[in-house]
Formats: sequence, C-alpha cells, structure tokens
Amino acid sequence: MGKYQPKIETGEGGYVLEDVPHLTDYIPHLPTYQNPLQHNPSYSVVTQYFVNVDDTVTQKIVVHKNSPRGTHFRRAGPREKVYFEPDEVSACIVTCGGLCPGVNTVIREIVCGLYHMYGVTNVLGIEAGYKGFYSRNTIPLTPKFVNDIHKRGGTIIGTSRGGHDTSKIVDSIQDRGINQVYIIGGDGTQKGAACIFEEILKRGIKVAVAGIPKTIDNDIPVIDKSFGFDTAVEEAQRAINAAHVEAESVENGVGVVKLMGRYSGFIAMYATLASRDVDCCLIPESPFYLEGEGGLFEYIGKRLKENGHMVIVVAEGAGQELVAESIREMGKQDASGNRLLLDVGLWLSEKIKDHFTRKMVINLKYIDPTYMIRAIPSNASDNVYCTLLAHSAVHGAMAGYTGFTVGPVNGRHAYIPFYRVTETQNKVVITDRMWARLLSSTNQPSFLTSKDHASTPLLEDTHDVHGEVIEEAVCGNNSQ
Ligand SMILES: Nc1ncnc2c1ncn2[C@@H]1O[C@H](COP(=O)(O)OP(=O)(O)O)[C@@H](O)[C@H]1O
Ligand SMILES: O=P(O)(O)OC[C@H]1O[C@](O)(COP(=O)(O)O)[C@@H](O)[C@@H]1O
Ligand SMILES: [Mg+2]
Repeated sequence: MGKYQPKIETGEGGYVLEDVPHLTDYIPHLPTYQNPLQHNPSYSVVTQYFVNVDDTVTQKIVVHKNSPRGTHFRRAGPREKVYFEPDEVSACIVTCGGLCPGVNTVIREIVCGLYHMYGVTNVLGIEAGYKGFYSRNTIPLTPKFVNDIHKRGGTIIGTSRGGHDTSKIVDSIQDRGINQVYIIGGDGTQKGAACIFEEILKRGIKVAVAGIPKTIDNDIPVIDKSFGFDTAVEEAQRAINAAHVEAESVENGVGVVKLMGRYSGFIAMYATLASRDVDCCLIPESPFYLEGEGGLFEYIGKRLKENGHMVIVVAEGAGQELVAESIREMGKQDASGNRLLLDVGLWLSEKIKDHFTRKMVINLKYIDPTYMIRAIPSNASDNVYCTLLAHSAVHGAMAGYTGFTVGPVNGRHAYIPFYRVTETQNKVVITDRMWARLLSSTNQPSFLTSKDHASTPLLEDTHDVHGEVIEEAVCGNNSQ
C-alpha cells in the first residue's frame, strides 16, 4: 500500500469535495450491514434520519453571485449501511495533549453512543495518551463505568505529551484486535492520528481511525470552534472579575490576568470582549511594545489618570520575544516538541511595577488562573457539543470512514481529512473585524505602525481562517 493520496472530487460551478478515506479504498468487497438505528425506537421516528451519501457541507458560507462554490466536506451522521457488525467491533479511546473541559463528556458519549445506537459492548480506554498503547494496561469502558464522568474535569483515562511511536502503536492495535480507534486531542494529536492511519493503510487492516479535535486554545483550523472553548471563556470571567474588583478598590489599581493561548489568543480575545471590564488585551498574534509613544506604559499611565484603575488580560503566548530578550532564555520544548513558554504575566507585572514606582504609587495584582480554567468540567453548551462530536465520530467509523477529524463547519458536522486540520493553525487575524471590535471596546493602542498595517494581509471575518503554515507532520518515532 502506498502513501495516502487526498481524495478530491470536482463538480459544476467550481464545486470541490475534499473527501475522507474509506475502508473500501484499500479493502475492496467489504460486506455491509443494515444500520441497527432503523429499528431503534428513539431514532426511527426521525424523518430522513440517515444522511444521504452525497450530502456535503460547504466551507465557504459567504458567496457572491458568480464566485466558485469552493471546498466542501462530507457531511457527518448515520448512514443506512454500516461496515461493522456490533459483535465484531472492538473500539478504543485515547486522549492526548493538554487538558480541556469536556474530554470526559466526549469519552462518555463515544462509549454510550456505540452501546445505545449500535449495540457495541467492547470499548477500551488506552491509559495515559499515545505511549499507553505500548506501555500501559487498558481500561474496559462501559456505559455504567462512564455514567458520571462528564461531571468531572480532566480525562479519566489520563493523557500525556510525547511518546508517539507509530509502529509500536499500530502493533498494539493489531495485537489487541482493535478495529475502531477514537483519538481525542489537539493539533499534535491529529498529526499523530494521521501517522497511525497511514501505517494502518500500509498494513491494509480493517481499522477505522477517527479524530476528535480537542484544544482549549481554539487553534484547530476549518472547524467553527473547539469544545471546551466556551467553558474556558466563561470561567475566565471569574478571574477577570476578581482582577477588576481588586483594581477598582485601591488607588491606581492594576489587575493583570494571564489566560491560556500558546500561539492563538482566542480565549483572551473572547474573554475580553465578554467582560467589558478589560482595558487592554495582549495576544501572541499582535506584537506590542512597552516604552515610548504608543507603547503599553504610556497607555497604562493614561488609563490610570482617566479612570484610577485598569485590567490587563494577557495570553500566555503573547510577547514571548520581549520576555526572552529580558531573560535571555528561549527555545526549550516539551515532550511533544511544543515551545515551552516563558511566564509573560509575571514578567509583565514586574516590568509595570518597575516602570511606575519611579513615577507614582500603583497597586498591581497578578492572577494566573490558567490551570484552574483548564481543569473544570464543561458547561452545558459544551456538553451538548461534545455529545454531537462523539456521535458524529461513531457514525463515521461505523459507516467505514477513516482518517478523518470530525467537527462543525458553518454549524454542520462534517468529516474532514486529517491533512486539512494539521497543515495550518487557527489564529486571531488582527486585521479582522473581531479584533477591531476588541480594540474599539478596550480603547487600547493597536501597537501597529503604518508599516505593519501595509504588510498584514486583510482576511475575511471568519474564525476558520488559515494562519501561518506550521511544520509538516513527520510520521515515525516522536517518543521524546
Ligand atoms: N508531528 C507529530 N507526529 C506524530 N505525533 C505527534 C506529532 N506532534 C505531536 N504528536 C503527538 O501527539 C500527542 C499530543 O501532542 P501535543 O502537541 O502535546 O498536544 P495536542 O495534541 O493537544 O496539541 C503527543 O503524544 C505527541 O507525541
Ligand atoms: O499542559 P502543559 O504541558 O503545561 O502545557 C500548557 C499548554 O497546554 C494548553 O493548555 C493546550 O495546548 P494543547 O491543546 O496543544 O495541548 C496550552 O494553552 C498551553 O500552552
Ligand atoms: Mg497543540
């Protein structure tokens, strides 16, 4: 078997379907079975419950009269015919990377979805992320076992960074007789899932690989929004409120709140927009400077003079170059190869204090709620979202699709090929309307010179914009 070639179909009016692989692409003549859902009392009442095989979801929602129809993805959902009998299915679930509210809900709903919709009873949890495939025991997951887990933060099966050894993982999948692999994780995890899929294809075995995108940073492209993001923005309000109360209760109070966001400042941007108490939001995508005209210190001085207090929200990946210049240390990586960040919140707080002690008395309080936010269970709306993601993944694997990530594209769940979610990162576009709304709500300086304005591309007002190209996935041993 060769390397996977993307399945692209074209149609009239510039229609393009970026399809996902199917088991029959490399194992012809697989038997099909009637979907058991047609006799399920809960679902059989739905008119047109099954998704038409030709249904696709458009990526471009704003179109002009003569513009090409553009990219489409296969619509997610149950198919009339499935490629697995319930007794034949041996599924496993693995969670990788950082925590995110809602992971347990996704685990719960995969287990319960497989059981209640398809009668599948054999589901294993792989302990401690990718490396657990070859170094740990498995946990049998039943609807009873997972019944309450959505009320807890974290992941009941554990997670890790690093340890992706493709052939050892696929050996373990084969040895255990697993034929459906559900992989919950962020950009790194989806690259790892693509490698597992490629290896499975090479070996020509009947194993469906389904990715469920997890990232509190909302940095996965194409999909509308990642699960847990809403919960994180909501929880961040508590920290911002606390910072505001502290700041407004004292003379020249400054509240600094650090929020997560390694390369993408979505949590900071949305938390700021939601709160209205924030005077300045700093994100990785928008470089800033401290000293001089138009700099942060000048703005802080102005706000304190006008208002007597102020709140600054800083995403953890903001200003990393500035911090590195000060402490001459950068370039360290975690076990997955992600850049290890320097603490911009602490650094910024010290810099502000140093600058103003020479000029006036200020009272600065620094709040770092990052891990507290990440560790909570998902809110109601994320719980429903997690359920839909899990069900879409289950329907896709049962229908024989593989090598896909599931997620909403313009509100409709779709199966997206792995390469589309790993080739770029979703980032805040600072020439976009949302960032403009933020600037107008905080009144902060843009920190952009006229030269920066000219060199920043103008993109449309959309969240699934393609940010900068990140490194290509290289399969093999990533077990640092
Ligand atoms: N390029 C890659 N190829 C294969 N596996 C990868 C790659 N990048 C990351 N991984 C694996 O994916 C897992 C999670 O990655 P990480 O970056 O820590 O978190 P996240 O998936 O949340 O972004 C780790 O076990 C890591 O080894
Ligand atoms: O869990 P760690 O190793 O402390 O890493 C913290 C990082 O994890 C995140 O919460 C999520 O990152 P991933 O989605 O890539 O796992 C980032 O916001 C943060 O930079
Ligand atoms: Mg990541």
